[in-house]
Amino acid sequence: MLNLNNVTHTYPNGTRALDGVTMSIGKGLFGLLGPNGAGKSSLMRAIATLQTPTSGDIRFGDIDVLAEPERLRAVLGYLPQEFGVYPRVSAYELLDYMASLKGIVSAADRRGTVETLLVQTNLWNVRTKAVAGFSGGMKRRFGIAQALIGNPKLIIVDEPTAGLDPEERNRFHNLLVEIGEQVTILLSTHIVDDIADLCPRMAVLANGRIQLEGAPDDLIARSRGSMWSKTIERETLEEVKAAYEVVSTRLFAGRTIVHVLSANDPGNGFSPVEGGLEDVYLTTVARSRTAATTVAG
Ligand SMILES: Nc1ncnc2c1ncn2[C@@H]1O[C@H](COP(=O)(O)OP(=O)(O)OP(=O)(O)O)[C@@H](O)[C@H]1O
Repeated sequence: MLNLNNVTHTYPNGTRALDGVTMSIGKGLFGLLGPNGAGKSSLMRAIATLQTPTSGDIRFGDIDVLAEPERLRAVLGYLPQEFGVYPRVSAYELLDYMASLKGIVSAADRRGTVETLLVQTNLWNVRTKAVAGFSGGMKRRFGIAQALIGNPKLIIVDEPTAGLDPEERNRFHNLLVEIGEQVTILLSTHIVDDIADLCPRMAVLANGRIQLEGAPDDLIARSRGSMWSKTIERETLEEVKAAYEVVSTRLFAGRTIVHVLSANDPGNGFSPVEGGLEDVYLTTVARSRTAATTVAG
């Protein structure tokens, strides 16, 4: 179990990126969803021991993460957003090198680890090719392979599917689900579908705070009865926005469908709709913005 208690991080320029984050994360895939600048990377870096929060407490099982970072690193796999430049060596050689950095000293053990990971991430057939020449999806899978060296118990994955085509994204998702059966995986993203497809539990982070936490289905159910939909002409969108709390707008066959939030039937041609996770997310983010403005004002 990963436990965060009142984790706060203020950067030297005064930006409060994390503001009293408290949550518990068990085994399986946990999704952390939030808009740009919400504090996701700051939180990931704090848990991965790359940055010490200003205050608060982080524990993983019996490990006090802030006091014993090296114990956490021994059981951590981290896949950052960007790896930077890959050297022009083969996937096999690079993984072998990373395994030796992780402390697997016996060549036979390393061979076993590297070969298993290359097969698991479906990179066996390209193991002699340079990682620098891999496609985006192959690089992401290589990233997971390196994050899995040494059987980590906690895996942190930052924005994993950005830029992947649907087939690669699907392949990557299946890989995460397979791994997630045995370990804790914390997945940070601003792509709602990634969470909806993968994560039995999730939280929404905005303005450095956890705004919402639970199972995606429960969060959707909680919004039941308050979401209304109508198909409108594009030209009337501004009017609708002025009159209602518009959560989302999307185009369908050239017309605009709006979803609005209202505790009572707004009438006027609106019909009740089961909001999806995207609606729940957008509502939460919009409300956190309003709250932040109110506080600031
Ligand atoms: N090194 C830093 N110094 C000062 N401010 C920072 C620093 N890193 C991040 N911030 C600020 O802290 C806030 C949270 O940033 P963070 O990168 O954690 O958000 P994020 O949710 O990961 O965003 P994104 O999805 O864009 O990566 C933002 O306002 C950001 O500008």
